[in-house]
Amino acid sequence: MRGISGLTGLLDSARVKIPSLAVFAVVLLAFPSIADEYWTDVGVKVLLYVVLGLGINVVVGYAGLLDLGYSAFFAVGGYTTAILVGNYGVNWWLTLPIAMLVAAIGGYLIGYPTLRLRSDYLAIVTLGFGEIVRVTANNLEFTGGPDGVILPFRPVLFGYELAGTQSMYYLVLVIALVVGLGATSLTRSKIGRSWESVREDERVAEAVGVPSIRVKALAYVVGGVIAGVAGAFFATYIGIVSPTSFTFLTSVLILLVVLIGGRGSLVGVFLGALVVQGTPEVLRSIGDEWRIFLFAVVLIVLMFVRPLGLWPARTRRGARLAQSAEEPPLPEVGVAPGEPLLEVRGLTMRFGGLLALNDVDITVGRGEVLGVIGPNGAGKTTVFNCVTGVVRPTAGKVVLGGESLIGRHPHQVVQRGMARTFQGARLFSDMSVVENVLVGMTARMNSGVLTSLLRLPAQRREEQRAGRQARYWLDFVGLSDKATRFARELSYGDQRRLDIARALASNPLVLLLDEPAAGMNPSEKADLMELIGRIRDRGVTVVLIEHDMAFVMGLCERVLVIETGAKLTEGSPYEVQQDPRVIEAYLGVDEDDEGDEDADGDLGAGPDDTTAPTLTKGQ
Ligand SMILES: Nc1ncnc2c1ncn2[C@@H]1O[C@H](COP(=O)(O)OP(=O)(O)OP(=O)(O)O)[C@@H](O)[C@H]1O
Repeated sequence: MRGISGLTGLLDSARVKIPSLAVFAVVLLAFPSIADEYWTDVGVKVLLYVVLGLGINVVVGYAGLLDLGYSAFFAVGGYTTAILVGNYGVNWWLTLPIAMLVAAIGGYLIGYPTLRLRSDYLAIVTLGFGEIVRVTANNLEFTGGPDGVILPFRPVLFGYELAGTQSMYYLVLVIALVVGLGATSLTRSKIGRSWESVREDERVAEAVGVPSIRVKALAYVVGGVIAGVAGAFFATYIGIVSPTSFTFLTSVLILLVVLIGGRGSLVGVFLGALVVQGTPEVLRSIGDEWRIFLFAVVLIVLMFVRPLGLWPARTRRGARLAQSAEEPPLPEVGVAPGEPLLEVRGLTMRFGGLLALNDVDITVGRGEVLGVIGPNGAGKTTVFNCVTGVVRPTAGKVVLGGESLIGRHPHQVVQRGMARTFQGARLFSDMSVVENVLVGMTARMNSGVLTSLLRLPAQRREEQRAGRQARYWLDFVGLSDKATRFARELSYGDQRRLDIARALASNPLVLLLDEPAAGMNPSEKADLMELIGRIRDRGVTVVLIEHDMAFVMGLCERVLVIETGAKLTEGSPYEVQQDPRVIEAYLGVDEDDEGDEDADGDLGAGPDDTTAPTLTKGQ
């Protein structure tokens, strides 16, 4: 099976890719001339499953939303066309956009209320939705009950009725091509990256600027539209739609297209459809008793030997590193250097009975580097979470550049100029380094669905600019040479740098770093200090939580100490280190005893106390 991976890599090179695509195209075009009526009919069904596979690939493959009721959208498209043509005599071509629209609305209706659910609950809800649609169609009069709706005539194109298997084959081939191109355009744009980021880690995606709920709803809508198209063609081809065509088994078969073919891969979708629709036909000669059993065996064997699918998404993904870099200018803000840029007043956060923050005030001047220190569990990360909208504080104000951030979603906070990193880099590990950075730019990109789908010049220009800026940030943190690697392949130090580059990619006014040096060795820490210095020199205001006092001393002009949810003190690093309350807070002893208690004197007693000086050293 290693052969297939080798083949995948080989086919990625243009020298092999173009001729193989040409051969593939010729086979597809010539198929009805080579095959008889029966196999052409199988070809039509394979192509319909390619279309359905492309749709569910968006929902499950890219956005990572497990959908066990996808046949519902297929049914909605089929029934819409059948009812309009069969019951009202509407022109078939007119029914196509209506079927797409109705399926899109279905996608939105199922999607929006359920998008806050975790994937296992989501699977149950979608399964229920699939059954509701089928049972409803089975019981309503205007859907024809169990008998379904008959389409009395076929679509007519240039005076030619598309009734035969051959003409339908070519029609569905064109649709599969158009849907495939559309899906490719979307998945290679900001939208596709957003889907993938949500699949990788929804909370982090939201926190780096991706409007996660909207992005997920969009996946359902796009998936719905594609299934609607497939449904409309299916209804026309078969000439009748009835509930038996849209069972749970249909949803499972469509899902298998992606699971067998490979998640997030277009070639995989084609191969998956070929296996799912083609294998039972190939096995027909052995008789019905064994056919389905053997089909199941084939599927199990395939899943066993190729758990990621026959043709999983390419190993070196999408965006290449741009040739040149472009430095983005710092966003405009009506705050002069040194003046308060971020103001936090009376910040209070209660988690049930726990008072995690109690009336905390913080002022950060523009261009400043502020250190936030405090013992474990003091509430430092909770400050970041409240300020960035990850949690809504119980009380208090957060104002950035004169604008209140309270009640804003994390992605809206990013849009307004505040970015953050996480304790322990939380990257999109199955995306490439450059794609991680590009996701960080989502909040500053304007292209919508239609411009991305049609790849309009404005969208292409924006993508190119984003690519150049991504290169700038990768150069900035020293990761350009690793741009096309998967994020998970990076060393720990590089992952932290990438986390910072992704945050910087939103071009923030304020950057919040949560324990950036944790787990780093001394030389990595020195490099990181130099990097944060350069970030400050660019004019970005930095607030960092850190346990390592040497690190804080070397970087911060001011240090704020939090203890048990309240501000203990603030001042220069030197003042703070001398403060007996700080020493007591950390060590639980008097200042005089401090040397006996902690030989290396790292204030934080954090996970990384390897390099810090004593409390009074280093001034
Ligand atoms: N979502 C939450 N639900 C309940 N309690 C929480 C939540 N987030 C934080 N806490 C609690 O709030 C307190 C402050 O936690 P926080 O993570 O802010 O501390 P910290 O100062 O960042 O600590 P560390 O240095 O260990 O990261 C802790 O007692 C923690 O258990």
